[in-house]
This record gives sequence, C-alpha cells and structure tokens, in this order.
Amino acid sequence: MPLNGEYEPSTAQFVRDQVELYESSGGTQGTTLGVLVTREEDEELEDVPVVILTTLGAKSGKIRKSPLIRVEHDGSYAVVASAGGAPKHPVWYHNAVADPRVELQDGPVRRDMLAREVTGDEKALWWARAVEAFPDYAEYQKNTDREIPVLVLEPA
Ligand SMILES: C[C@H](OP(=O)(O)OC[C@@H](O)[C@@H](O)[C@@H](O)Cn1c2nc(=O)[nH]c(=O)c-2cc2ccc(O)cc21)C(=O)N[C@@H](CCC(=O)N[C@@H](CCC(=O)O)C(=O)O)C(=O)O
Repeated sequence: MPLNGEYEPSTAQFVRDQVELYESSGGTQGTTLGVLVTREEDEELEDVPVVILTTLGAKSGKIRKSPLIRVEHDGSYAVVASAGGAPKHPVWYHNAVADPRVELQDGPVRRDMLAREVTGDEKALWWARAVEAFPDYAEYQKNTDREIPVLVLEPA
C-alpha cells in the first residue's frame, strides 16, 4: 500500500533536484551518481546506480524521499545510512526504523517494501555487496567511529 501524506522535499538542493528528475522522468533520468571510484588501485569515473527511498517522517508524518546507492540481490535491497561518513545517522534512517513501511523506486519500478536493520553475519554479507556497488562506503566507515547501519528492504 503506497505511503500517503504531504511530500516535504529535502533541505539539500542536490537531493531535491535528483528526486525531482528521477520521478518526473519516470525513473529514466537522475538514476545514477557520477563518482570517482577506486577499484584495485584503478580510479575511474563511474555512474553508480541510485534508488529513491520514501519514508514517513518520524515526527512530521510527512513523506520524505532520499536518493541512495542501489544495492540489490535477488529482489531484496540494502540501504546504507552512511551520510558520507558524518558523525550522525541520516534522518531517513531514523524514519525507517520508526516505521518500516517504505517505498523504493528502482528506475521505473516503485515497490512497497519493509525495512529491517541487519547485524552480524547478515550485515557483513550485505556490507560486502554495498562496498562492491560503492567502494566509498568502506572509506566512510574507516573515517567515523559511528557504526554505519544497513537496512535490508524486502517486498511488503
Ligand atoms: C538533510 C536531511 O537528510 P537526511 O535524511 O539526514 O539524509 C542525508 C542523506 O543521507 C541524504 O540526503 C541522501 O539522499 C544522500 N545520499 C546518500 N546518503 C546515504 O546515507 N547513503 C547513500 O547511499 C546515499 C547515496 C546518495 C546518492 C545520490 C544522492 O544525491 C544522495 C545520496 C534532511 O532531509 N533533513 C530534513 C528532515 C527530514 C526528516 O525526515 N525529518 C523528520 C524528523 C526527523 C527528526 O528530527 O527526528 C520528519 O519529517 O519527521 C530537514 O532538515 O528538514
């Protein structure tokens, strides 16, 4: 059941813009993040696939949308609350923990999903998949004492 409520765009302009382009193009544009990626000492510009996570604001009840790196395996996804290695968890993480009913748009397909935080071996498995998709996650974790949480999203 899609989430309903009033959409409140992110306070970050680049995030608002990416969500706007992704959605207005039906998931055909704005679906990547151009980054310099280092793999086995090779550094090259990659267009890393991005998904849009929709959560319910834990306080406002408003609809919140966050572009995140696409980490998918067998129809399940992981979203990594890296926030660039910032000392605090991103707010969308708290929203998804408070209410696990989320939506995920992957390209043109939007699905209702349920989010759950993973730990231990399951987290290690998804963390490896995430770092494969976006090696910077490993750097972020090295540069912060905060343990970066991983949520797995499964079809509702
Ligand atoms: C800036 C802040 O955003 P945030 O939820 O902390 O998320 C920060 C970032 O993680 C978020 O911008 C991501 O989209 C950044 N980001 C990634 N962030 C990641 O953490 N991981 C990624 O893999 C990732 C990839 C990515 C790719 C492309 C791109 O453009 C951005 C990407 C924000 O929007 N704050 C709102 C509040 C949002 C909110 O949900 N408020 C709650 C209240 C929260 C509370 O106060 O408890 C509510 O409405 O109830 C505000 O300041 O008004």
